[in-house]
Amino acid sequence: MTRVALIAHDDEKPEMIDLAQSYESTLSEFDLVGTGTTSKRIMAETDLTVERKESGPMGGDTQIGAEVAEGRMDGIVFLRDPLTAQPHEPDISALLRICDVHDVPLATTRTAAEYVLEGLARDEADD
Ligand SMILES: O=C(CO)COP(=O)(O)O
Repeated sequence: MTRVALIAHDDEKPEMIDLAQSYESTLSEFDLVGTGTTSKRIMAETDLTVERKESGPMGGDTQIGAEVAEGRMDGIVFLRDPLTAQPHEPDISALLRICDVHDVPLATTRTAAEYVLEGLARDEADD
């Protein structure tokens, strides 16, 4: 099953919820994982089930990065806040880097997220 991680910084959580609601039927075909608060919000505001990792500042990005390194992740939607410094910036950079290393598609904006989700859905349908 296609495994997808969903992550959003606080200012981007409304956009993530809107995305999850708009793409709920697509996302329901995926095995979903996410950072702590993002997962909790998505589960509260959709019927989706999301495996909850730690919150980002507590290591959630790192846990997801470990899955990328292990070859378990097919794609990531990471709606980052480009205007606010994050205390765990090194963890965020490490996640972006490990996705580059393993060629795992990672979308950081709404439009890119739609392309990635639609591409993953198409690949799953082809399999
Ligand atoms: O900080 C985050 C990603 O870097 C997101 O963490 P939360 O989903 O717990 O807010």
